[in-house]
Amino acid sequence: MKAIETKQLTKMYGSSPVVGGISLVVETGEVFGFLGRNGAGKSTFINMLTGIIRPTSGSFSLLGVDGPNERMKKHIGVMPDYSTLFNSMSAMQHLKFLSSLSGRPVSETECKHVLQLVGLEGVGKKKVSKFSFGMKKKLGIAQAIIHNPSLIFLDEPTSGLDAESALHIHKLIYSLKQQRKTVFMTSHNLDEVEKICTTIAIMKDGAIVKSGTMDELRSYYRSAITVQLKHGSIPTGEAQRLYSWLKSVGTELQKDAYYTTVTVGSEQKIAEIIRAFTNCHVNIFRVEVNEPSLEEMFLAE
Ligand SMILES: Nc1ncnc2c1ncn2[C@@H]1O[C@H](COP(=O)(O)OP(=O)(O)OP(=O)(O)O)[C@@H](O)[C@H]1O
Repeated sequence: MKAIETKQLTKMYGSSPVVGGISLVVETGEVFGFLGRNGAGKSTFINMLTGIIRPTSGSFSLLGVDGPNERMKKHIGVMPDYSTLFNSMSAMQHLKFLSSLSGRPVSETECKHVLQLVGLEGVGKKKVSKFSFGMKKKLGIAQAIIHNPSLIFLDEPTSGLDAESALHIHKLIYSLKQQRKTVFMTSHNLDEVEKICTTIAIMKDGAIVKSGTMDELRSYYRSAITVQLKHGSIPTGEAQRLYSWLKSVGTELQKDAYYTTVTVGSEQKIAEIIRAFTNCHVNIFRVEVNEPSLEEMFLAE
């Protein structure tokens, strides 16, 4: 089943589209990373799906049900803006209250379990007003999962968290995936996205400019593999022939006596390059291959 499907989903503020006709499918069980620079339109897109704002045009469905639909609330978890947490309540009271609003009230034991899952064990009785920023963030994640929803929206779940807490949340997201839940998350931390997301979309100026599984994106951008060889001296008679061949198979050739770097369009070329050096009786001491990281793919857009 499709967890999310949007068709030409659009939000206009005045005469300008902040989200300009996005059609997107997120399959069940994915950890979907929704990326984009500040102001790209990510929150606006999520806010339409979670019913916070109304689309100007277009349509969407969540878990196969056309939205917006109040009855879907109990199947969907949304991480709130931390400023909307109830400061006068304890973390436990907050979760119990919110779960009853979602239509799936939970017991104290379940609350304790979820607090432990997000790394807030032992502070259930503490008032939210006494929480640090990071603790509030974790409570927001707890709020999103407390009623055991099938589809969970997490807006920058780890920004502002220390490294250990962020790792804790990564493990939690991984376990949600193991339970076949769908996580739709935004993040500006591309290392994190590369590590935990199965599929990503890059949004720019209200439109999706690239989307696919991490493997699909890697192969799309694999047109820029950089190969660096550390090698012995090249016999004088061979150098010119070797370099002109390298120019014909790759780009951005850089050479000095013992290092040669070239950018190629496919993995097959790496073996061809090594063979060419060997055929010219050049010893190879090291081969370094660099594929573009998600950060480089992101910056290319
Ligand atoms: N209520 C509003 N009225 C007018 N313009 C708005 C409104 N809400 C958002 N915008 C504009 O829409 C654009 C997209 O904003 P949005 O918050 O969706 O971006 P974002 O990708 O989530 O950014 P960030 O990464 O900074 O959170 C921005 O230019 C913003 O100023």
